Amino acid sequence: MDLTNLLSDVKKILAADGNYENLSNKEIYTPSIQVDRRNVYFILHQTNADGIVEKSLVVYENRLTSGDFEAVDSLDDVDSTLIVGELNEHNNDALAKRFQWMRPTSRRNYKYTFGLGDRLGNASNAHLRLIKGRGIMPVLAQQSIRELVLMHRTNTDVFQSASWAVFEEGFTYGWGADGDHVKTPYEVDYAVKIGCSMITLDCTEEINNEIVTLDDAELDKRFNQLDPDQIKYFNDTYLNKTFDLGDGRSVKFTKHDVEESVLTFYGAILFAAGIYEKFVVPYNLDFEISMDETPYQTTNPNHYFFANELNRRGITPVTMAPRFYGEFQKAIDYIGDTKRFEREYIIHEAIAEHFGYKLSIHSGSDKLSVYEIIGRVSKQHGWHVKTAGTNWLEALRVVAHKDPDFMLELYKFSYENLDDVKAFYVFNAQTDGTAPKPADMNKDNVMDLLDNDDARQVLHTMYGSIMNLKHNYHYVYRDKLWNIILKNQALYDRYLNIHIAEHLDLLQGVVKTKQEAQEKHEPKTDISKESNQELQASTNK
Ligand SMILES: O=C(O)[C@@H](O)[C@H](O)[C@H](O)C(=O)CO
Repeated sequence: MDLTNLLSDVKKILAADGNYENLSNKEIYTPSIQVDRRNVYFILHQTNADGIVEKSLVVYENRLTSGDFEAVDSLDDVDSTLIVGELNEHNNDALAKRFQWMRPTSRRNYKYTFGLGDRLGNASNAHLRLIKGRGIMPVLAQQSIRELVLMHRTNTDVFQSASWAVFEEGFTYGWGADGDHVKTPYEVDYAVKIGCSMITLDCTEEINNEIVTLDDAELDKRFNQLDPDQIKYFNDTYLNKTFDLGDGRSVKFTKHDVEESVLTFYGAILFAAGIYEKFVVPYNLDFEISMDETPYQTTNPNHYFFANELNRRGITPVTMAPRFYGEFQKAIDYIGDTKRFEREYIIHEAIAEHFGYKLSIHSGSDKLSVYEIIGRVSKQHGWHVKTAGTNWLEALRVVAHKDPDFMLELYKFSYENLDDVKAFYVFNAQTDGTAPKPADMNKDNVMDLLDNDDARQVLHTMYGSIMNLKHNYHYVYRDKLWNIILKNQALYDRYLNIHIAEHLDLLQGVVKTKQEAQEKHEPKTDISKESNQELQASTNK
């Protein structure tokens, strides 16, 4: 790399006074340019012979401090040094000392926040270009322990890819890093120590899911085996009580509600209180509590009971994720009666407002049929919606366009090895037997795999098996898949944009129905044939 020319570019940036449109060196990624007094920082994009963009960090900084950075090459100039370095953890830490917004922050002061799990680690730039200016705080680093285990990734990988994207896009608005679906003190500690600003404490293992299956006689018998003072407290506090939530909304506790709520959730409440004391307070964490992955829905009394018992202990989470009525399954739209969903969601929202936190919508990808309800009902108080790894399916959409035979092979492998994930996920395609048969798929209908619900679920959950299958110590699919994605990053970015724009337009009330969102954003032509320039021009900035 010619550092003399690069030094000349730096001087032009210093003279440009923030207007970088006319820089002659088009390899400078202008959204990344930061100027601080006489110091200049930016990322260089260089496209190699394979059409893959290679990125370098460029720093021009006073020689007294430029030693913070790790250089691949450097050039001394008067009192400063020009450095070219890798986008690595060392240089990320050095930059973050200069730009605090490269480190995650709490969602507390943001009304609308959006979780954007990125399973491959190269989706955040597109997400940020879409979100910039929409008044939404993105939780860019959001990978569950399950995803880390299945994908063989670390929270550090996830955190670093998010932080570099924040710098590269010049996204100074604030972003989050979620230790997602952590279930033990070990997993919480892991998330905290790599710098996560929030944790999603998954209480599934602490919730007693057997209770909801008991008849009233057995439920009553179990409840009356509690300590006398516990029985007295719970009955005096909740039995036949109606709690006013304002605006004509309320929650009433029957005997069944009291006994079911206590026996199902009280252990989880004590567990959450323990994590709060040991980690949330000392590390000033943004606290989310989730119960969305239990097999049974969280009723309004269950939710109120959980929140009230936390409140009694002085605990107010930033968000809470009940398991709502209906099905929020991976990679497909909401399943259930949306009118009943709305009736119960209104009370869940009232409970959240009453206790001072926001609702969190888990497995929030693709639920286009209920986003208008969520956006409308939670508009005044705010929402947190968590997409769930569907960026992975948009990557496979690129694969299906660019190498149909490879996509057919990935689907056949996933279909035939679906048992790999039965310990990790519960979804219809495991049992309903209607997923397309690999033998019925071909180059002409391969794109259907990305639109058929069952095929989507098969592909969505088999990400780890696909990416880590080895034969004779070689990855069978990983390298080939990565090569396709990196060569077609602009197409991947475009599909990510389309996918998330549909979510946000419905949540923000820009459109009212799923059909309107799809009509507005779904391409009318096959965009996979467009040039990178055309794709970048149409990608929402
Ligand atoms: O597959 C996963 O584990 C994640 O997509 C997870 O479901 C997601 O991060 C989430 O919690 C939002 O629903």
